[in-house]
Amino acid sequence: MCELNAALKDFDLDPEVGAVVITGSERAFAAGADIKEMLPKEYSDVYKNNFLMHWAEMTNRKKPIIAAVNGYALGGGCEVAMMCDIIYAGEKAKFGQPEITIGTIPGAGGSQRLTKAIGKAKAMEMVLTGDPITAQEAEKAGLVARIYPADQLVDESIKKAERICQHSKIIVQMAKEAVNASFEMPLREGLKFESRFFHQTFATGDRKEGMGAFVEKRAPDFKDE
Ligand SMILES: CCCCCCC[C@H](O)CC(=O)SCCNC(=O)CCNC(=O)[C@H](O)C(C)(C)COP(=O)([O-])OP(=O)([O-])OC[C@H]1O[C@@H](n2cnc3c(N)ncnc32)[C@H](O)[C@@H]1OP(=O)([O-])[O-]
Repeated sequence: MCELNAALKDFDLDPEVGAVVITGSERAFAAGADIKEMLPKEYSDVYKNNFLMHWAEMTNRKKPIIAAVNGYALGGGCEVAMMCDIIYAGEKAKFGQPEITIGTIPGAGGSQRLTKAIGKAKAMEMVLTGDPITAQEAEKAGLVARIYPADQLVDESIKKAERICQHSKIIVQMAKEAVNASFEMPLREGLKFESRFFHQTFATGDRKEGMGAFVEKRAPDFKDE
């Protein structure tokens, strides 16, 4: 997670990068926190040292991050996928919060982001039983945006990322921040936040270029400013 966070930070600063796709292997996206590492730890260690809190660093990134999930996304693996902005799944992917089966509970958003993503009934069932759901169930519940054959998942996710990259980077970042604000704010505040961002797009050259290109029936040439 330290290496991933360092890479994501670099990509955020790299003007050549418009969006990021992260993936695992066909067998697993990630099986969660290392149970063998956690086994000997005491409360005082994990509390004093903010154990694993650095995982959430990736939610501070401005550029869109897509999770391409094949195989297992369990515990912290499911939570990392949910820290991303879009989840695409391979048809055999499995999403679960099995922490209850090892005597603990989700610690990186499994009880919070999951509930916001799929609602209380399904989130509660997953967190209390520890049983995973399939990619098809995850798509139906709204956790996953789209399902692809396992061997095409990464290529298709990159195509979606490239589609995002055709737009102005600065406007894409505003759009991401606006959607994410809906997770944090009551509706009235969220709408105010959105309208402020909408007005702010009028301070960019790319807004003028985008609308101008439409009117002149040509492709826009965004300058990311
Ligand atoms: C602010 C706080 C932030 C907190 C952040 C995170 C908190 C998070 O919510 C807590 C967790 O993630 S709790 C975790 C929640 N996650 C879970 O509970 C998932 C636990 N894992 C499983 O249920 C199964 O291993 C799978 C279904 C993934 C694969 O089944 P399969 O295909 O039959 O394969 P297999 O034979 O079973 O495994 C192969 C090898 O991998 C090993 N290994 C696997 N996962 C490991 C792990 N997490 N750890 C260590 N090792 C793990 C396994 O021991 C074995 O090693 P061996 O040396 O060869 O014996």
